[in-house]
Amino acid sequence: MTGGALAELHDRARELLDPVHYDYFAGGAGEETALAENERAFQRLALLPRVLRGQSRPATPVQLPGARASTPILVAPTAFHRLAHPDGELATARAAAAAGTVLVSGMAATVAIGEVAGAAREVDRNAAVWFQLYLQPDAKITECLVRRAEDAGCSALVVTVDSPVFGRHGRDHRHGFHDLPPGFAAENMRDLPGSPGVRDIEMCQEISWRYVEALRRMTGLPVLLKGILHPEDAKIAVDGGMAGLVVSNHGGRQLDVAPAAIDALPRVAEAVGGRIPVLVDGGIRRGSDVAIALALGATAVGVGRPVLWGLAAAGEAGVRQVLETLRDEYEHVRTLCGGVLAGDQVVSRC
Ligand SMILES: Cc1cc2nc3c(=O)[nH]c(=O)nc-3n(C[C@H](O)[C@H](O)[C@H](O)COP(=O)(O)O)c2cc1C
Ligand SMILES: CCCCC(=O)C(=O)O
Repeated sequence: MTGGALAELHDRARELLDPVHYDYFAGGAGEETALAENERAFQRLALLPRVLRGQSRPATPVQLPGARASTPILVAPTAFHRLAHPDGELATARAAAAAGTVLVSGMAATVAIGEVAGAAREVDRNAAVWFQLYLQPDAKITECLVRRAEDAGCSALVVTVDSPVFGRHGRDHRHGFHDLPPGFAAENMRDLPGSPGVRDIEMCQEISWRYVEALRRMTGLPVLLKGILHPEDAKIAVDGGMAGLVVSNHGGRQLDVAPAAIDALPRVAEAVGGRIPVLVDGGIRRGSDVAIALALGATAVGVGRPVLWGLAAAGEAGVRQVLETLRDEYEHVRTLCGGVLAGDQVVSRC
């Protein structure tokens, strides 16, 4: 993480975390080009403020599938929060609910989705939690996970589609970090049909639009696709009835030669043409990044690693600090821009 008001939290997290776990959270695929580009791309962009508009518009809630968020800054799904803090996803859920935003809870969470959503609702009974899903080759397993998310009261499913195989993470490879340490498990994968104990999450190259269609028939929940970069895929998704998209290169953890997410956003937003919400994640580190993303057509953004740093540094309070800092900075930038954020305000610095 570079610069910004959250840098201290990152440094604190780095001091506290087991270096192997720090590298799992911080690292990316291949030469970590996409990882670095996600942040660098924001540095190449600037915003032209509009002036003399005489408006002091308070931030309005953001309407999303199955959720009304008080801020356009969501918690992106990341795995294994208990490696960052003993309270794990429970702390993240409480902080997201307190911030009035959506937690996208990972299928690879170290706390089961029912407990995660319950923790969010203890803070705010209307808190929205979405469930991130890797479609499994065995439809019975996918269906069971969907029912768990429905029973937990999740209001949308976010299907990650950028992972036909696991990304190759050099840092994990060098550390020999391939499994969770004893005492930790991907709790959503426990006691699934035909698998006593905890089943592995499978990435599968055969997953296709047919599987997405089958999922839509399986559930009444809105389905968003995460990991869209190509505008043609965005069009197929809209035509296929998806409720939203997340433009993302998985935080630089999958295809290393992928562009920065923010650079892919404008073409996807154009292809979608406002028909469904388009979210973006990757490299959001300051409020101005949020503002640029919204100006380029995003409805909202997701934040991955900064949330993990907040969690590792100070548990629930640390995650709250991350979300509140980003929100405060974003609202300040938006005000300085005259209360509007549109594509014609975004210019290149070089
Ligand atoms: C440690 C870690 C674990 C992640 N786990 C998942 C996951 O289980 N499912 C998923 O869809 N995305 C996962 N992601 C990707 C995030 O949802 C998101 O796309 C990315 O972190 C955004 O970039 P940022 O970290 O720069 O904010 C993970 C990212 C990190 C850093
Ligand atoms: C099965 C765990 C997947 C976690 C993930 O998506 C990541 O580390 O990027």
